[in-house]
Amino acid sequence: MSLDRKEIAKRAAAAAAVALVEDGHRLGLGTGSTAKWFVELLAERAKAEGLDLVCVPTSLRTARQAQAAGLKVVTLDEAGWLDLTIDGADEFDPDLNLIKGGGGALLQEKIVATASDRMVVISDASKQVEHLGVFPLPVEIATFGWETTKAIVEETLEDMDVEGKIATLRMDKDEPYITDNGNFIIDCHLRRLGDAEELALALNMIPGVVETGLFVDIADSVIIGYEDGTTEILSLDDEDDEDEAGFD
Ligand SMILES: O=C[C@H](O)[C@H](O)[C@H](O)COP(=O)(O)O
Repeated sequence: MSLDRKEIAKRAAAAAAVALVEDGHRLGLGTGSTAKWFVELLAERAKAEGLDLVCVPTSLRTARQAQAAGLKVVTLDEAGWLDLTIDGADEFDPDLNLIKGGGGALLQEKIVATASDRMVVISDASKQVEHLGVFPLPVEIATFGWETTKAIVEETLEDMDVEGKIATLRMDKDEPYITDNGNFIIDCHLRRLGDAEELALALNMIPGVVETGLFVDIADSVIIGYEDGTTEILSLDDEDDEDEAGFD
């Protein structure tokens, strides 16, 4: 198999995350192209070592992949509480705050990550930023009255210390994109979003807003994969830890 450089980086991060999994773990499985590598490599290891794992997917896509790969899939309510969630991100900052939802799975991702003892993000280096906000912030909203909700989101952004205030309805070809939860997504084009917690709280106060893609104080670590197959772990409580282990 010949991979392009970004896929090598994503795969390296995913492989390092698979090494964190222990027999008996209850795991949250993220969504997206990086999380897809994690599910694939996790299934290989679980099969090879006969690991007893219970997995809670964060989207229909991930559920289908995990089931097809032979992993035991249950709902979050069946699992109750999780040991570890591994997921990708669209951006992460030095405080390990995240923007997520580029793939539309932010609501289930946030619920699952919050119901976990530990959330580890896997990412290539391009997602690392000094200030969140270059990636458009996804906000999941109810379909009922969505134009009104979008207008209130824009008004709220006007009142906040952010740059750029345009919200656009996410489309899937000619139709609005519908999430796994039956909602719409608006993408807020901000450039710089100021205080992440303050913005998340303000947006969550709007009645039609279901959830935002801002993950504040949720991630414990980020594993960055590089294009040479090495990885680096960033944690808030540890010194940075360089890992030279590549993969074949
Ligand atoms: O809704 C999608 C998720 O938040 C993804 O984790 C995020 O978009 C990153 O995806 P990818 O690994 O494909 O860049």
